[in-house]
Amino acid sequence: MEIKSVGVVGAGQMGNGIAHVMALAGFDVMLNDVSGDALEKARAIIEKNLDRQVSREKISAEERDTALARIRTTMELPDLGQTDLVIEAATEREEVKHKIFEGIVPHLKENTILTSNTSSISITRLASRTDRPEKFLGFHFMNPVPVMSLVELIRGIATDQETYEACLAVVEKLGKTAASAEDFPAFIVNRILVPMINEACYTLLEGVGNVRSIDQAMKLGANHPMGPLELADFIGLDTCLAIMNVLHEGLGDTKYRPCPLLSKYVEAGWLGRKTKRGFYDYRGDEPVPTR
Ligand SMILES: CC(=O)CC(=O)SCCNC(=O)CCNC(=O)[C@H](O)C(C)(C)COP(=O)(O)OP(=O)(O)OC[C@H]1O[C@@H](n2cnc3c(N)ncnc32)[C@H](O)[C@@H]1OP(=O)(O)O
Ligand SMILES: NC(=O)C1=CN([C@@H]2O[C@H](COP(=O)(O)OP(=O)(O)OC[C@H]3O[C@@H](n4cnc5c(N)ncnc54)[C@H](OP(=O)(O)O)[C@@H]3O)[C@@H](O)[C@H]2O)C=CC1
Repeated sequence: MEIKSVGVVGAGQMGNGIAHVMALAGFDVMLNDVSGDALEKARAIIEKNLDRQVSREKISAEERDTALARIRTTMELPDLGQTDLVIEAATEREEVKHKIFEGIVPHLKENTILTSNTSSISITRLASRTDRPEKFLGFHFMNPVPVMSLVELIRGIATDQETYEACLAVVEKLGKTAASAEDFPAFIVNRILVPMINEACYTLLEGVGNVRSIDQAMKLGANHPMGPLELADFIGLDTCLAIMNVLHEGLGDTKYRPCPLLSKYVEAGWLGRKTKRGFYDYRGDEPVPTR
């Protein structure tokens, strides 16, 4: 089955990035969110990121305009029903995702493939609550989507080969590389990456280092492009905490217990860059550490 159109649910940082790369690769995109404000913001961010690609001569002005024209936005979930592939990229909360799938299933074409960009939640469990577990896959992009070349593809227990291959062809059309992961909590990248971020939070909590020294140590000492706390702010502290909870509950090992300091930041609504405050305060000209 050839995929020509894509529905994206959730217009946050991942949803706007997914819409961006899909449109640039020639897919017609229908982008959905519960908030009209989020949709407007997403379009502005996509435009800015495409402009940046034009100014760096990665794409032409004509390619930018064509891509923008391919993206339509809607607050009505049923409007995504006629697309060939749906990618759910809403908040990392299982009930939210189940509700979205329940809402969209009655409106889907028979052979539409349903996928989730979840960072950690069981694909098998999400699929089991839809009418098409065999046509359901984990389609996990990395942030920032226009820059990162990996997509994890996660088969649920019932996912069929045709669905996997159709999605693999989409990843190739995007010019990205797919890594196949088994359906266990947080898959490959986040199983390794997010416990490291959680450990950086404990390192901060225990006073082994402060925000700046921890980030600098990992950037200069391990050649990471971003320090772990800077990266946590970039991902979103709510998302990091949600991933740790899925690992802790799903694997039942105390080594995955979320750091209380991470929970405290989330409880404060200090979610990182998206709320302008997390381990750094982004409200001024330069990010300032909050500890
Ligand atoms: C949580 C999950 O489920 C899974 C995840 O995604 S985990 C997170 C995975 N991501 C990472 O680990 C990212 C780590 N950080 C990095 O790789 C780098 O810091 C970075 C690529 C984000 C920025 O790199 P940098 O060298 O500091 O910045 P900069 O030189 O300005 O940008 C590099 C390129 O990225 C682009 N870019 C940077 N941020 C961008 C954004 N938010 N959106 C789009 N493009 C962006 C720039 O335009 C530039 O493009 P060109 O090379 O084409 O000119
Ligand atoms: N951040 C990251 O680095 C990565 C995240 N992911 C995964 O991608 C998904 C999205 O994350 P991210 O973009 O960072 O999160 P954001 O918080 O930036 O965006 C989530 C968006 O989904 C919207 N939303 C919430 N409920 C619904 C709904 N019922 N229908 C439609 N839209 C809804 C939110 O709206 P509102 O704000 O109004 O609630 C918000 O605009 C998560 O599953 C996350 O785990 C995957 C890879 C990397």
